[in-house]
Amino acid sequence: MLELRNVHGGYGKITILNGVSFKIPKASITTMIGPNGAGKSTVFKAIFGLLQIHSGQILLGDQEVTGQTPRQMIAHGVTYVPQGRNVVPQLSVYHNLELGGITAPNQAKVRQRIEAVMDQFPMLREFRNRKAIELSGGQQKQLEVARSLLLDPKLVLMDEPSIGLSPNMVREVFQTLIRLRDSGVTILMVEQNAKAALALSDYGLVLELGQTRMHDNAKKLLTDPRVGQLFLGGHVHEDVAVDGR
Ligand SMILES: Nc1ncnc2c1ncn2[C@@H]1O[C@H](COP(=O)(O)OP(=O)(O)OP(=O)(O)O)[C@@H](O)[C@H]1O
Repeated sequence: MLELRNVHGGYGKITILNGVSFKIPKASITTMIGPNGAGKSTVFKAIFGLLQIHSGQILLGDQEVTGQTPRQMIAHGVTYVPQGRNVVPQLSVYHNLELGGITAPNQAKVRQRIEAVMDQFPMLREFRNRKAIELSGGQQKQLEVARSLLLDPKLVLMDEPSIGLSPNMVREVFQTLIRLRDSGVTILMVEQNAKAALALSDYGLVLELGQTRMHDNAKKLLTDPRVGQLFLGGHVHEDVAVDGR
């Protein structure tokens, strides 16, 4: 579904990604972990067309999409849910959902998708006329996730979906991701809540100093002592490039 081949890139003259390579299959959840500043969010920006790629390739299926614009990526079925709160606080839940489909040529279809998405998230139907700011943090995150589904994406890039949420809300957001994966969507996420995220993921990626250092089954990474070492501030010295399911 998504492949990065030795991607190098950065902001202006600053290089942040120094060789990122991985391949993730359709209908899977992959969690990307690594120390602060490793370049995890930058990987998302590279995929979504928000970063200058110096070399390497990004492929969606068989199609090369390196350097395409966010609009083109959306047209390919990719959505990006950035870190933080990204709902429009004074607009209603319904209006926020409509914004997710604003680029679609067929607005009648968008309205149908809103109904379908509200079926998936009954809370949103219940609060459809409330201002987004009146929702709890977890509900706002669910609204964002729901909005990202308006264009029926194939690949969702999700940066820290659980940040600032209570444990119950984290569970709800994670359940949502599992449901999405089970409906055929491919998810790549970054999570500080690494253990819980790896536990629900199919694959895990470790990024360090802008390079992929490990890529393996999520369960294997969870029990790998080097991953523990990394979270304690150590460094991974060996590359592991096993890709299985
Ligand atoms: N717009 C920008 N311009 C210049 N440098 C940037 C920009 N955004 C991020 N960086 C730098 O890129 C590096 C990687 O940042 P990035 O946000 O990708 O890391 P991260 O692994 O997601 O970190 P965290 O876990 O702290 O969110 C950092 O050194 C950061 O300062």
